[in-house]
Amino acid sequence: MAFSQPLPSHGSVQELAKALTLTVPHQYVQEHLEPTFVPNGSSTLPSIPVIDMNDLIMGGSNMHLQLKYLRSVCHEWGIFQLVNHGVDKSLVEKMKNELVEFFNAPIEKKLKYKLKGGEYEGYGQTILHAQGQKIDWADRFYMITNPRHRRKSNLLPEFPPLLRDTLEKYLLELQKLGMTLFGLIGQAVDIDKGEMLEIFEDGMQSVRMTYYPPCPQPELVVGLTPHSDAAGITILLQVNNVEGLQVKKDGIWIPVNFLSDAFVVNVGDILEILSNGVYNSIEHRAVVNSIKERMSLAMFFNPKLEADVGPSKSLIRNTGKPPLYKTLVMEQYLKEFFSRKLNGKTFLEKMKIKNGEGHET
Ligand SMILES: O=C(O)CCC(=O)C(=O)O
Ligand SMILES: [Fe+2]
Repeated sequence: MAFSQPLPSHGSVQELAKALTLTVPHQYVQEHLEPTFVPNGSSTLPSIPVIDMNDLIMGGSNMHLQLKYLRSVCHEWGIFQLVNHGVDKSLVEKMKNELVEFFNAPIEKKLKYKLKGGEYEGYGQTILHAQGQKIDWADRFYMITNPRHRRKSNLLPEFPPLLRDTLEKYLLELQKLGMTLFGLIGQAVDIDKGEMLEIFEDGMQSVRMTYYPPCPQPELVVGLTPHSDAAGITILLQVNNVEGLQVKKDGIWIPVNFLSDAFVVNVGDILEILSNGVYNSIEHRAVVNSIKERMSLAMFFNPKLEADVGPSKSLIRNTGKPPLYKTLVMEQYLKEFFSRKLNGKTFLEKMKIKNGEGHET
């Protein structure tokens, strides 16, 4: 059950930040923030891999090498910047502008979509699952966009027309891109194309739009708690050129510097499970700064709600390896994920088959 939020400012961090001068209220102060990696004379800042969609689509005689690279990136990093993704630049720009306008609108307009107790779709700050839980320095808007009949009638359908129209177009374009990526990602790990299609085509899709206000004490708060996404893949758009995303690689937190015109693609927990652990979901977080707000739009691509979330049947058959993760129906998987507080990769750990446990398939 989510606890109600005894906070001023309509439960909006954006409104709270406007009123603050020096110090952050204790509900937002994190107790155990891990430091960001700082390069020194003998070390440099590692940067996340770049994948060029043109190379993948026109792989030709090089295709096996391109797929091998994709596989190694999804295994070692679980995140990459995708360039030449083919999504119309003017549509992406429009999407960004509409989002900035949405978050800059007066609070009354956004409160139309306010999160209700016990629900996880709508506009608001961190959903609380425990007394004393810390609140992230951000406001979010999360909603399911596909299947269409699962859309909440008071959210996307009630958006201002320009935002709604742009978002609909953007969702369709990203859906195409998502399916192309799933095809390639499946192929690279020996999952039958038909199985990928069956699982993800017209699957459950959702978006999270986030607004991170500037913060007077940015080193005390976190914009988004460390987590891995409960998704197949996530396609992330940084909206206003302000950095803040960090990934945990080999135990250290490194910042992601978005390339202009690139999307950042994450491997989510469901793809880790589906690939039977060949791919690794990436733990990530967002930090904030004292000068400028940051905005992002994440789109999550998942299996159909009635599909099984478990190691791919064709992969198990093709490789002969035993399943390392349990299988759960997508709808149930989501319910369990959202009933918990975000906490690194702990939910994925629960899906692992431990020694002595039977294989649930
Ligand atoms: O704001 C970002 O860059 C990250 C967003 C994210 O990880 C999420 O919404 O799950
Ligand atoms: Fe995320």
